[in-house]
Amino acid sequence: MPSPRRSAEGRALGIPAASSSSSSPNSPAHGGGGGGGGGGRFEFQSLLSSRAPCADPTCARLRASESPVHRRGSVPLAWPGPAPAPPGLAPEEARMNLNPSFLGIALRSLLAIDLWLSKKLGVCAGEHSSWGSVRPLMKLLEISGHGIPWLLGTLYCLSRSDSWAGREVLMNLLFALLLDLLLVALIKGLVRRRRPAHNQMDMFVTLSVDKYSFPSGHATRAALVSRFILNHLVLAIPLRVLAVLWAFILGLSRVMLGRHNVTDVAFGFLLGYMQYSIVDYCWLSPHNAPVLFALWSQQ
Ligand SMILES: CC(C)=CCC/C(C)=C/CC/C(C)=C/CC/C(C)=C/COP(=O)(O)O
Repeated sequence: MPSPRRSAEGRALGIPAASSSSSSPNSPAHGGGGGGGGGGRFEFQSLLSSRAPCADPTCARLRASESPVHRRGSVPLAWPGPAPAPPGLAPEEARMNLNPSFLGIALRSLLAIDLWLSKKLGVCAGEHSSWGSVRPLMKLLEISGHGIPWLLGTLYCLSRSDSWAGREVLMNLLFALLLDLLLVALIKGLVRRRRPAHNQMDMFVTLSVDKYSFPSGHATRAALVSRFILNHLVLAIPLRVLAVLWAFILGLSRVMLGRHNVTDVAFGFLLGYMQYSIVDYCWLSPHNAPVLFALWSQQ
């Protein structure tokens, strides 16, 4: 099977195609040899032939396999090996041409480790899993990081707050929680990574995008909220440690419950941490958002 990535790179670099007259219809250059033995040569040939009309069904099938739709996620794990630099291509260009494949292999290796580790850590994924008895506790932890309690709790505190300083902090927490929901939904909808196969979809109130797992919404919220709390609440050291521990254990529990892979949670922590920086940068106050505060004080 030809590597579509190589095709795209070849196109981007303007790599000349091999002459179609120099290869027989069954040679790898025509794809007739099958497998990955043709390496890069097939790619250059297929690019050239894509401009000519395609009469026979085999050729049409091969061309369909190069379409962007078919191409998605079909890059092979193992690169067939370095092909000689095409004529007219400087060695640096040829190296550029190869490097992304190493990156691809590195990413795929990371993904394989991620899947393996996530499966290993998913010890509470079901009642009959090795740590199945801890599952109810993990689900309690899940609710502690759910969007609804945090949103309702913030709205309630906002309605009860009688100081401007308190209202300002709570208003920004509300903004942070809504921003988090929006960004996580956006990324989940774009990336569309399925939850691990061993997950049971028995979560408390979810949005439609929550069938996807990247990034973990609980992990983003945990990082965002704990950073927010550490920066805006005056707390004794043990409570500060507890806030960080809660975030960490909540993230770990997502993998243990089988809801997420490790990378979903790791990226979630990073995103939540960065979201706090956005909130801090856009900090709402009676000076820069007087209408918002005036509206609230009329309630
Ligand atoms: C109350 C206000 C001001 C607005 C409501 C906004 C809104 C649409 C809230 C929905 C909250 C909700 C259902 C969040 C889903 C949380 C969840 C299950 C995330 C999935 O987490 P993950 O870690 O499994 O990715």
